[in-house]
Amino acid sequence: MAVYTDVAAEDLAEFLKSYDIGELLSYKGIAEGVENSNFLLHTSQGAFILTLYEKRVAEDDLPYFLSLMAHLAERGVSCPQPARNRKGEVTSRLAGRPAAIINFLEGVWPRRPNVAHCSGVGEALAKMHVAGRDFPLVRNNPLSVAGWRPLFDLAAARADSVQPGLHDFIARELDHLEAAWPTDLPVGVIHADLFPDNVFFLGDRLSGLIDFPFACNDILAYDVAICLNAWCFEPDHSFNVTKARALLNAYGRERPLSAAEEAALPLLARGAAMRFLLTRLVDFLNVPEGALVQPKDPLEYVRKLRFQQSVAAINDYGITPAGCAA
Ligand SMILES: Nc1ncnc2c1ncn2[C@@H]1O[C@H](COP(=O)(O)OP(=O)(O)OP(=O)(O)O)[C@@H](O)[C@H]1O
Ligand SMILES: N[C@@H](CCO)C(=O)O
Repeated sequence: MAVYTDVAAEDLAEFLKSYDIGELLSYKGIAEGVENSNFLLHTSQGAFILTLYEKRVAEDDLPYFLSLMAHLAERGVSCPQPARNRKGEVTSRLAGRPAAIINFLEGVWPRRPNVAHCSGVGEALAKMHVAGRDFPLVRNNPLSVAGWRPLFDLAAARADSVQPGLHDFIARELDHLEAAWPTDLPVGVIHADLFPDNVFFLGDRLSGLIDFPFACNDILAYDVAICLNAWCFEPDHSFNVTKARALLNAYGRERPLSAAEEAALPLLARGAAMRFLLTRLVDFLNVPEGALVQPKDPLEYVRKLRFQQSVAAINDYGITPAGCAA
């Protein structure tokens, strides 16, 4: 997260009176992350996270992912739970923004994900997909293939200032993705942003998933592709096949990928790389003045996209196409 919108102590103390979570003892802005404004609160009843939802989150979508967190937790997927205010609502408004309070989840996210972490996230992702099967709400993904060109339009004129040739590189890839994007793969509830900083571990044991504001209904294997990009590259930008194999095998033990999903995975991984390349590029070119935020590097995702363009088949991710079970 980050802090785009600040909150005065008196306003926060007053706001907390509408909840039954104790009196405010202290609070601080969380600099990590890039999407929303987040604060760590300590009250007389414990630790909580206050989120003020910013640009990419529509207020109407808040019930979707706040209900989703409750739905998943009921089915054994560990994730934070929203606090209800005295009116029984999980969302309200603070400092002119939609706001929610969730409980603090123990654990730390892995700064250098290892093979065990990749296995853990593969298993958790599949369990989330299975647990989401009977989730009744629907939210289309605004950042799927139809949303990429509008994002590119926001950055196109200045793309080459970030890297010469970037404009044409993205334009060509977008043409390909729009023409080839699959429409017949299994869909369901996806997290859509399950990066290492959204997965907490205690040692090598996964303790929970956070950060659901991008959750939506989309191609399930696209979520797997997002994770391949986010978890299986090394700091020197090389792709780690051992990590990919661990992630895919662990996923497949809970929810085996079909042959069609496996065949589509390299294309989905190109799309996943494009999605994060574009949001990072737009953010990089438009840092709000005075915001406490460290924009993420768009070029990291150019490199990942180039790698995914070179992938011929799922064998390049370390598994055989017969299915994902080890
Ligand atoms: N429920 C929670 N329990 C403990 N810490 C949390 C919780 N939610 C958020 N945090 C802390 O806040 C940081 C940022 O949160 P989060 O990833 O949800 O923000 P964001 O702005 O939506 O970020 P991004 O989308 O860039 O990952 C986390 O890395 C973690 O340190
Ligand atoms: N996880 C995203 C930021 C939040 O959308 C990224 O690393 O670009």
